[in-house]
Amino acid sequence: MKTKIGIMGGTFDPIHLGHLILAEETRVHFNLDKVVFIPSGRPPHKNWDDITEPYDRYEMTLLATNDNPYFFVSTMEIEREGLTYTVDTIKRLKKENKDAEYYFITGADSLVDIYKWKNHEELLKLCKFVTVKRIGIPNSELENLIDKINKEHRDTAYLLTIPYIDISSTGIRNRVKRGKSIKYYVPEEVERYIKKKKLYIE
Ligand SMILES: Nc1ncnc2c1ncn2[C@@H]1O[C@H](COP(=O)(O)OP(=O)(O)OP(=O)(O)O)[C@@H](O)[C@H]1O
Ligand SMILES: O=C(O)c1ccc[n+]([C@@H]2O[C@H](COP(=O)([O-])O)[C@@H](O)[C@H]2O)c1
Repeated sequence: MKTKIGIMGGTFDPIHLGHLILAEETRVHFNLDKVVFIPSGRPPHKNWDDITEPYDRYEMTLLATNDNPYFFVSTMEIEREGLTYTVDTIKRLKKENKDAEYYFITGADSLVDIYKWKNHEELLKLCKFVTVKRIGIPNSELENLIDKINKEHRDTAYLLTIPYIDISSTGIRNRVKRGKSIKYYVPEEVERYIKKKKLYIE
């Protein structure tokens, strides 16, 4: 049987319970052998100046995933020169492990832009996409998109139903800025790290 590997890509600024629940639910549902969290280096679609240092995002991701034996964290993208594209990441992973099957895990807000991603046609052939609903993306838009992808690339996109978690990194950064508690939004170790490094205060 092929090894099945989940890839949880994200800015993780900071990582929060929404990411962790999404990754764990996907692992269990698809019986994945492991999930690799890949903090993005220089994402093409975000303003780099507004994003926390890669090392801090990586450290928080490590702290958050430490207690799950199926979760791993890769520095692959934060070590890469230039802009970081998912297609390059998946191609490299496939080179390292030719026989594995890759499941890229995303929220609907990421998947809706998939046709703007670098070499998306090639990417959609290289791995499967698992997505969940997120606020702001109408169900019909998401379902149509998944149908379209699956018409073009058979059995590539899956819509997973999980409890809806209205937590975002933006919301957490804003809460810290306003002096509000982020207890239970992020793992305790991540909360401590944010306090220690005085992140998101401005
Ligand atoms: N609460 C959530 N439920 C489901 N998916 C989520 C949730 N939060 C983030 N994701 C998904 O996880 C991936 C990585 O997200 P990212 O690191 O950008 O976090 P974010 O909370 O969306 O950040 P930001 O608010 O800064 O845009 C994306 O595919 C995103 O859609
Ligand atoms: O490869 C691309 O062109 C591309 C464009 C937008 C987003 N991505 C990836 O999608 C993942 C989620 O992005 P984000 O902004 O929600 O953190 C993350 O791994 C990004 O590198 C990738």
